[in-house]
Amino acid sequence: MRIVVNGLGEMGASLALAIKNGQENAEIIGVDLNVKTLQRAKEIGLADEVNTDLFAVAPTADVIILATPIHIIIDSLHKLSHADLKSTVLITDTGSTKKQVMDAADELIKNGTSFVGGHAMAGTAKAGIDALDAHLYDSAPYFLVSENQADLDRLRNLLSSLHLNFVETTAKKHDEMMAMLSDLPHIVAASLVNASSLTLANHPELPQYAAGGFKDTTRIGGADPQMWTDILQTNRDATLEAIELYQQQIDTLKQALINNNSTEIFDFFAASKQTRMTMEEDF
Ligand SMILES: NC(=O)C1=CN([C@@H]2O[C@H](COP(=O)(O)OP(=O)(O)OC[C@H]3O[C@@H](n4cnc5c(N)ncnc54)[C@H](O)[C@@H]3O)[C@@H](O)[C@H]2O)C=CC1
Ligand SMILES: O=C(O)C(=O)Cc1ccc(O)cc1
Repeated sequence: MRIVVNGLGEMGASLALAIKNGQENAEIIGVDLNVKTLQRAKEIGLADEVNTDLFAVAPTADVIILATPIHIIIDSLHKLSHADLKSTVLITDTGSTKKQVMDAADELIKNGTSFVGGHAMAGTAKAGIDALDAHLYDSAPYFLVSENQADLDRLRNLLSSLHLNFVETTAKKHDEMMAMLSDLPHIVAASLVNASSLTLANHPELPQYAAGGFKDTTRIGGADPQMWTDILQTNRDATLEAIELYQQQIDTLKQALINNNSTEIFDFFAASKQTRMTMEEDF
């Protein structure tokens, strides 16, 4: 089975390796713009073949996995709808947002090509092939978006050795949940880091004294700026709603503090404590 993976960064390379380890007949054709990445993929035996041009290898593919930044996934989907592909090819992606990706796949799907949107809730703040981890996807929630049950089953089957926790959903539901679960936390972490810069300038020793609170809350403040620009711009409406909800919380606490109202300050944290405790059962 010829599996073309476009984008051998953290998500694409890790997925390719996990599939290769789990499927004897998987032949990985690695595609990336970065020639050094392709050299590395050959060196470590991840890719059986490499190419810098997706459209040179797409016609021979049984499976195509699009694992580049989202705006490139969208562009590739438009171009693939005019490419000469095997009629049985299965195309999927790893993009963090799904509505714009599914819209871009519309023409391809209408032409009869199998496309299933995919997204794993796995990953780190690292990027590139050096962040490769064969176990990155182990037991992760994995969203699948398609209206075609046979296509969904084909992707589940391809990824069966990864022991993923599959969740079939719609692009809209997915993106609404991601705005709160992934986009807003990255905005909050980056805001906290940015807000600390003046204090950091006045007290350069500040980070030495950080306890868990600052470290835990800012961990994802080191995420890839280009990737997060891409994610937020392809999930604008839901992310703006999430920011609005967050701003309301900040305003509530700010007003309670201006009023020096102990009950309101207490209630703010008590509500959070209660909700966080119920969430912990599902973490
Ligand atoms: N890093 C994370 O935590 C997660 C990322 N994702 C999604 O997965 C996708 C990939 O993310 P990462 O692997 O983290 O990014 P990455 O930056 O580690 O890898 C992206 C790779 O795509 C290559 N690339 C860029 N433009 C290209 C083009 N035009 N043609 C071919 N290759 C190209 C880059 O050279 C790089 O090797 C993104 O769409 C992201 O939203 C999904 C879940 C988690
Ligand atoms: O490191 C974390 O906590 C993350 O949130 C990683 C992550 C980043 C992007 C995704 O689309 C999914 C997961």
